[in-house]
Amino acid sequence: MQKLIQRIQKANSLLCVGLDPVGDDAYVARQLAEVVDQTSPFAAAFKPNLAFFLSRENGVQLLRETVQRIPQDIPVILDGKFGDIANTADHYARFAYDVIGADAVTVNPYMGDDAVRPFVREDKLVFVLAKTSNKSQYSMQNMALTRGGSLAHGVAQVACKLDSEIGGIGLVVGATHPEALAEVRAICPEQWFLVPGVGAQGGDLAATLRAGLRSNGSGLLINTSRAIWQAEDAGAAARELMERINALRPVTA
Ligand SMILES: O=c1ccn([C@@H]2O[C@H](COP(=O)(O)O)[C@@H](O)[C@H]2O)c(=O)[nH]1
Repeated sequence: MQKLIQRIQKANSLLCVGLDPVGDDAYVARQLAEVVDQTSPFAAAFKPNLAFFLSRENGVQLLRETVQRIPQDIPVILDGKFGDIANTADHYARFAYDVIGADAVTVNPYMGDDAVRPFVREDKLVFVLAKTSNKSQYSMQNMALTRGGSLAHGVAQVACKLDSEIGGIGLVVGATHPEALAEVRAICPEQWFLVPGVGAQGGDLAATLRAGLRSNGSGLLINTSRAIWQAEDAGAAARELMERINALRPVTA
């Protein structure tokens, strides 16, 4: 958390650069290095998506090398959407933190808090999927709870409670439904949200920031992956998005 806050202040950025590498091996190795180097000045964090690495031979090695290339002061969120019983989750946590060197992970909380707790370490951050950006999420996440509210609201409540108990918990909330983002922000006023869905998925940046920013102009990490990977100039694309975000948020001291 400290590393994230320091980086956000240093770079004056809420941009999370997603790394979802596609292409042949030679291209991917070259492009990963270029995207990391060119976007680093504008990145509050990087988010490699595990699936895009595991689908390649030597993908774990490529992921390690990519993480090692990222400047030390920029947090790395390994987007693995992990979710299993505690003793298995413990092995996923060791993989993410000790093998790969990630600072944070994404976790699917469907199996309950024992799927989340093994990822909590003093210097790590766990982003729990609460309201995802994909179209069909509503069939699960809009389900009404008997005590009122939706499943997404329930997950947000559990995540905030867990954060107040053990710390280090943030939430994943998509940019594709800002009204739902505002609802989750009302439930979790202080937590960090990782927000995918701006760029290729068409999320409305201004509406997202209005709905999700804390009053101090922070609390969101806005992720974009394909829009940077596919850009002719990744650095320029990252800078442009960072500046658009900053133009839409209150200036902080
Ligand atoms: O709700 C979610 C959770 C995770 N993702 C991931 O974020 C990126 C988005 O990529 P774009 O190219 O910017 O659309 C990708 O890795 C997803 O798996 C998400 O989109 N929504």
